[in-house]
Amino acid sequence: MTKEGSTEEKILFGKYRLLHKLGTGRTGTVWLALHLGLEEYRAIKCVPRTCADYETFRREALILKELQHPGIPMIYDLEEDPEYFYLIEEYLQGYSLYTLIKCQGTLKQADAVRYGMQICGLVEYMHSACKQPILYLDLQPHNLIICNGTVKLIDFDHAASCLDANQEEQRYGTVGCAAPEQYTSDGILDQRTDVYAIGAVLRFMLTGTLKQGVFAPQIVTEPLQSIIEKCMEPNMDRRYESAKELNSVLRRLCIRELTVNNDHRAGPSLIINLAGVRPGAGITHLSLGLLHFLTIQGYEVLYEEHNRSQAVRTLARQVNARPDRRGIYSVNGCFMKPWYGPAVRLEEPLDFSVVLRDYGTDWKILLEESARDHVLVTAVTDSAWEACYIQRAVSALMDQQDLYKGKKAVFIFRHAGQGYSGRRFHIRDWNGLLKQSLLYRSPEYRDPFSRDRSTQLFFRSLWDGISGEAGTERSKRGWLKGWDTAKGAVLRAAGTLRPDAGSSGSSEREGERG
Ligand SMILES: Nc1ncnc2c1ncn2[C@@H]1O[C@H](COP(=O)(O)OP(=O)(O)OP(=O)(O)O)[C@@H](O)[C@H]1O
Repeated sequence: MTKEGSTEEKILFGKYRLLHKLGTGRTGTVWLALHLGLEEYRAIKCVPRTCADYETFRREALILKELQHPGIPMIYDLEEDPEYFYLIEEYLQGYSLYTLIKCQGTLKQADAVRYGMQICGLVEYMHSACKQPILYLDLQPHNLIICNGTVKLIDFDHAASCLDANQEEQRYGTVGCAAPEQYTSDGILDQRTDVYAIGAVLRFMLTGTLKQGVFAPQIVTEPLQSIIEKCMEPNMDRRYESAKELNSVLRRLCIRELTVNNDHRAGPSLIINLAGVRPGAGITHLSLGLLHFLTIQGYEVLYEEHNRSQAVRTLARQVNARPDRRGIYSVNGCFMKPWYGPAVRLEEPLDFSVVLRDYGTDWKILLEESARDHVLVTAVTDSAWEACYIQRAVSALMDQQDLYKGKKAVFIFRHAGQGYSGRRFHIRDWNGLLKQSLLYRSPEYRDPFSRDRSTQLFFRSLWDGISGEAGTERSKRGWLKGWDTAKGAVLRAAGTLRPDAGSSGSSEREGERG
């Protein structure tokens, strides 16, 4: 093993080049290593033989072997030499939740709840993946890694099946996160022990400390405060029964917070109406991408086909999916309702918080039906010669000023910055529209169900804009990035140099407000 601070190159087992130290824990040091043959990164945990016996060390590897989840690192191998044991696992590129909060400050309630739901999902998986629930028992901010906005879990050296955990003589945990029953040798440990720690992590995201104390009401609303207090009840019978139950409670809170309508009708909190400026502009592809993104973020979201493309049935056929009694298909874990036509009467699904309505290119119907709803998204074509389609879409919106007023409109451009140069056309009152719109540039993605980084970043930024979090630093950066490229292209295309189309100066100012 490389000695502390040594810069000497070290190759382990003839195939892993140690690059740098990722971190040091109570038992060992974790290195970033390059697998020389595969040219892939690995995280290698090196535990001195003096700190653990082989069986204890192997237990972490065996638990990781059982757990196969995108939020949990894959285990590749176990090795040993005279001084150390080595655990070779998937490298998770990101920052620990601890570092994130210490460097960037505490999170807004909506972000903390979203991460909280992801953490519940991970813990819920551990509790249900094997015959016996696997208890994690050391959930704390250092053990949660944020990779592109997704939470991942590391360090399974205290994880154990419920049976084994209760038989252990010694108990571990992190002060501030460990439940009271972990401090005694005879207290019963079960799923609720991890629920306690989720409460502590939620508190940490909002306050930046693991110390218990009174929440400032301007930071945390009363319902979330009660949820955290219930997680951290000293008497485990008063806590949530499981991470699953806690997850649903957080989801319900999230829906309530998302509600932008003040009329309390049953049904979704947010309806997003989508239309493309021409057939083939990619609105269905975009809608399915947004559906998938929101689904993996833990939202209860439904895609409704309000056009005759038959896209849902085509997708469903590919995976042999069958509709439920409400006519809804589940494809890749995403819920979709195909177009049934006006004659078919099906039970209204009321359990979705977000509904994405894909109107194809039917602007007339969209504007008629969407009078009460708030977000209009349009996919915009990418070639300069098709600019007339954009004009038509914009005119349709501007003609419906009354309906459109107060709603959020989002325009998404594909390839913006490449296709428009040199062409000019006139869009009536383009600047008026811009005042109420968000503009995004979409990356190219072939598969709407892909999890690749740029696609996920794009949908995160889009969702932040739609759900009203466009003021946060992170989404502002994402939005401006898209805007910078789209802005020039759109304004060039809209012929902003013409006096009757508004000055580029005023449009620039709109852009800067982002
Ligand atoms: N798979 C991984 N990918 C990226 N970084 C990792 C990975 N595993 C561990 N790390 C980094 O190494 C640090 C120490 O790892 P880990 O917590 O597993 O060690 P430990 O000795 O078991 O710690 P503990 O004292 O919490 O038991 C982590 O805080 C993290 O920064």
